[in-house]
Amino acid sequence: MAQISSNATAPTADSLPDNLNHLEFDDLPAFPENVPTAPLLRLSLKTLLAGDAGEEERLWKASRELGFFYLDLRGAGGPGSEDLGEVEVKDGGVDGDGLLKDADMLFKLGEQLFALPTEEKQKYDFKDQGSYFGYKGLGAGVLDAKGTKDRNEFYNVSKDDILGTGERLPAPALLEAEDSRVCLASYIRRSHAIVSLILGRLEKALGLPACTLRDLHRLQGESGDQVRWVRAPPSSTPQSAQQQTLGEHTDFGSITILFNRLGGLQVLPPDVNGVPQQWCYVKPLRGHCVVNLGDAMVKFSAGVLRSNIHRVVAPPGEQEQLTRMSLVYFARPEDKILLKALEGSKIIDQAKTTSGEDEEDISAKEWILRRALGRRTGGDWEKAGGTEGSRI
Ligand SMILES: O=C(O)CCC(=O)C(=O)O
Ligand SMILES: [Fe+2]
Repeated sequence: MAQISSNATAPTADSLPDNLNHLEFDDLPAFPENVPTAPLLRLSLKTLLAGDAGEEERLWKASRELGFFYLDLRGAGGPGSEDLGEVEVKDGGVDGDGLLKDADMLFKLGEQLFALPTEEKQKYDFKDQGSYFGYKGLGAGVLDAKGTKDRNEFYNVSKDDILGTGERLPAPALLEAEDSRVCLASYIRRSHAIVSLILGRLEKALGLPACTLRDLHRLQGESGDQVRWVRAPPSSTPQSAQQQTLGEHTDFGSITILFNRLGGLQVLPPDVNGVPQQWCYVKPLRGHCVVNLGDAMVKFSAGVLRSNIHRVVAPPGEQEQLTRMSLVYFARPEDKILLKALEGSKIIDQAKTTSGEDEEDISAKEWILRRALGRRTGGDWEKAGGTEGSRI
């Protein structure tokens, strides 16, 4: 593929606003029409998998300008489709419909998990052992520098634990069950395959030697990759309805694959001609995941790629009274990788020269620990910032 130009204009037909009502979740109250929605490009995994140059250009645009996009998973890859992938870039294991099925099963498992008694869930909070895996209770994280408590619960499951390549952490019997581990393993493999596909396309667009990014994110490599369930109960008072449930942040790692059903996720689009924009909802779409880039991609690319600020508020409109749950796969660089601008790309070299910023010597593991634990109650907020700079 020819080098993608940095000022490419992508077609707009598939970006919001668009009539996407056919992609709503029929079993849920409708996402309201009268709230601002974020202009995420809607990319197709099937088209990316086929090596389509136009779709790669849209991926490049989305990854630079907003750092967030929808990915339509339907009909992409799956058993018997290995031949579809571009020869130059191996896309083994991509199965969009399989991933959608895994996500459905994990939504059900998440509901059962959070229904466990609080004392039981609390046993798996490993913060005091210096780990970001396991449970985080309601209000155990902070939203801002003042220490305002969050309004959600998390459960984080380690990739290396599930794939048997790392420490096996204590977990509730529900997650220890063979069926649960098999489903988690499948979800992890399929999410990781999509992450690799995206990294492959981005390394090409950046002009990096083939596999540069993918080799920093090997499935079997020791890393902070995790599956996360996020659950937020409906707000009990009009006052709490105004509060965020998850504070403004950029993601710590490389690529995040997110499944949402109810609204509530918001992104802050970049300033337009120096004019700040308003927070916009990301409308959940059936058959799609939301993909966003994290801080590691900003560091590897010397700021060419974007890790955008986002937050979670109460679901909008008629969805407000429902419990909101989301399912996330966070792909992060392998633990020992230093988060520095990569060598071998003219685009990155040029960005490094222009920015002239000093790079901190920090590994992926240290970065993620500092960021994750710094956002827990009693953590060091100031030191736990990401690549958002003055954007918060
Ligand atoms: O729940 C969501 O929609 C987003 C969650 C999120 O941003 C995160 O866990 O980092
Ligand atoms: Fe996030």
